[in-house]
Amino acid sequence: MSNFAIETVGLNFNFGRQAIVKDLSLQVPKGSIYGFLGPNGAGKTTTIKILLNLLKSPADRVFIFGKEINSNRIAILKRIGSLVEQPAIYGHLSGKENLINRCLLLGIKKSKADEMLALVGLTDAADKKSSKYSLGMKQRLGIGLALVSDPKLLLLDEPTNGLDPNGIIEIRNLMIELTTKHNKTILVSSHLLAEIERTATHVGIINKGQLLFQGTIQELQLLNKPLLEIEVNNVAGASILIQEKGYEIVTKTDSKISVPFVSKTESGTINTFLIQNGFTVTSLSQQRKDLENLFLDITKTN
Ligand SMILES: Nc1ncnc2c1ncn2[C@@H]1O[C@H](COP(=O)(O)OP(=O)(O)OP(=O)(O)O)[C@@H](O)[C@H]1O
Repeated sequence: MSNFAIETVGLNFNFGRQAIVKDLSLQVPKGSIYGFLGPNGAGKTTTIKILLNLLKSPADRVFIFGKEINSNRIAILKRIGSLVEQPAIYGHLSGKENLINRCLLLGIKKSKADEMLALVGLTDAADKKSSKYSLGMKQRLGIGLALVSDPKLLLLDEPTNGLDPNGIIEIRNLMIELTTKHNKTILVSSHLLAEIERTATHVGIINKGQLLFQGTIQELQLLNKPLLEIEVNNVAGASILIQEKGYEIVTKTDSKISVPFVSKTESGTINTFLIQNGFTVTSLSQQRKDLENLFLDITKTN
């Protein structure tokens, strides 16, 4: 039995002559929230479409719950729910009617609609026309529709795109609930590192169709250590003192010095010795790297 909900082995995919996915070996553990992270155009949607067999990959390259996709298409697709691009919702129907419609199509009892409404937090809006739903509610209805057939694996392509902060939090909490309480595995794509860091248990980082990093969120955090950014009047002098005190300087600009962030107490110590030595510190803040800087680090490490 495979421990992976998804495994791809050296997957390649071209659109015409353009190589979009290059030697991609994903390993998505069962029960994980796998954050599939990469900038726009990296190949995330293309990969998700291959996983859904909407785009054809060479045989023997994609395994879902241990089974090769091309030779077990129907059985495998029954185990996958997905939200790619816009959810397929009938705006003139209520959320509940949309769900009942899906139940009828799949030959599932209608009471499942109420269960799904409760699961995605739409019970109170069950009878409202779905065209009147907010974007976040539409996304949650889309996820509810994807879950009607009780799939064990959910593929979500940038589900928080365009949502307001509340909508983002609701999707985040829903993903956590689905994996912790309902035994689902979720692959969720995003171009935002901070978003993935909040929910994912595992991460795959893709750029130009290539996997740059794959591991647990803890392994990613080891790579993506926070920095303490110090804004100070005399960067040259302060840098010498900071180094004499045994700190590594990661980056330096005309007005700011960055050192690895250790703790608030440690930040206070640095602040105190700079002031005691006559420097003016105008700000001290903890910073995280963005995706671009993380790419640079990963490339250097490799
Ligand atoms: N049907 C298509 N025909 C030709 N090229 C395509 C097609 N669909 C996507 N591409 C190209 O494939 C590359 C990867 O696109 P893809 O949509 O998979 O990226 P992505 O990581 O999901 O980015 P985004 O977040 O912008 O959707 C892009 O260069 C895109 O222009």
